[in-house]
Amino acid sequence: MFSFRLPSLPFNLPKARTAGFSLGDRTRERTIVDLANPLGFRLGSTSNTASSHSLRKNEMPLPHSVFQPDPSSPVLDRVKQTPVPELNPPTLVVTTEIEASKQQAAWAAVDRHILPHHIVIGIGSGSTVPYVVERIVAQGADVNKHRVFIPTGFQSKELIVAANLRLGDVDQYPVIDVTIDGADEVDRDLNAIKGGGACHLREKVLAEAADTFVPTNAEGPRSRDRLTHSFIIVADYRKNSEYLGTNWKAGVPVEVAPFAYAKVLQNLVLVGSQNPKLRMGKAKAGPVVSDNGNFIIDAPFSTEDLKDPLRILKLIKMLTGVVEVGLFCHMAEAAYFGNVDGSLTVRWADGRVENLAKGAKIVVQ
Ligand SMILES: O=C[C@H](O)[C@H](O)[C@H](O)COP(=O)(O)O
Repeated sequence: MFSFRLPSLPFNLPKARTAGFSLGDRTRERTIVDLANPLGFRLGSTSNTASSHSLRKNEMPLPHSVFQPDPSSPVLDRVKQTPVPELNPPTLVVTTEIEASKQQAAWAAVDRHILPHHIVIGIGSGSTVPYVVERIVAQGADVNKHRVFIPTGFQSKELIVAANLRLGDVDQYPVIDVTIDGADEVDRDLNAIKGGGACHLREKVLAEAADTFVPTNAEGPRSRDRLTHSFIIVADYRKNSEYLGTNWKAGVPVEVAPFAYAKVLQNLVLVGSQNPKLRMGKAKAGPVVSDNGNFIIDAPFSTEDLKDPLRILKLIKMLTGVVEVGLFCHMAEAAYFGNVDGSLTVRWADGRVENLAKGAKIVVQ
């Protein structure tokens, strides 16, 4: 077990309706805005500048509009003068060998793949990812203040915010330098099953967005430098399999439009799934609902079928009502697996397998 404590907010929040964060440096301030109170915030529209006016009580903002602080507002001055203490970075206590192996994998992947010239970083989901964030924070505020971090879901968003890193979204940054993410199982060709935590739609978008330039000289990226795909998987040794479906028996996670789930269940059987099931909530009556408002089906396939995961991916993806499939085929550049003895196994997309002894120096490739 490890403990990860979110720092408590230094505010008495009941009256606050929304909080605006100015993120990204050590002098950041938090602005608390009570929308029930006319604070002199103006409604700004990106498409219609004529719509700028004071926001009155109960007045709804126009679609596609953004709030812009009125610099002349005395209230804004007052809240700006309230300094906000730094949030503490996550403190992780590793108490089991499995957690230690996750930490090893995450730290090595960060050391190798998140380099000073990388600015836009994708942060995945799952139990190994807190160690990724932990290691990124350890790179220091100086390098991180220039970066923006893109989450794959609620969990990673919380991690980014708690670590005092700048949050962005993939619609702002559709090209990401490096994405590091967990996995449920990875095969010898680096195909992965993902979505055990129902995050695979966003995870796949971030994996696909992850392209980076490899500098050919010490000065940093130039246009002639090599563009490489930089989606990196981190996990413990239990996820490292010859074929998918060896250890992960829950099936392929499939995100579906809620109204279509019953039809998709039927059609999954037609394409070879054995007893697909709608994923039900724990401590919740009803199905799991993803961060995108969709349902999740877990669709088991035989190990034989999963020897060709791309074929299964294509079959499932063609079913009407399917939003995304938790099979990531030929997307990862490398997968880092922490082993129980403290060593690391690194599998690369080109077929190389590296075995690094416990304590071995991690060298940037
Ligand atoms: O939807 C969740 C993600 O795909 C996770 O990366 C995956 O389930 C692995 O999670 P964990 O490390 O908690 O086993």
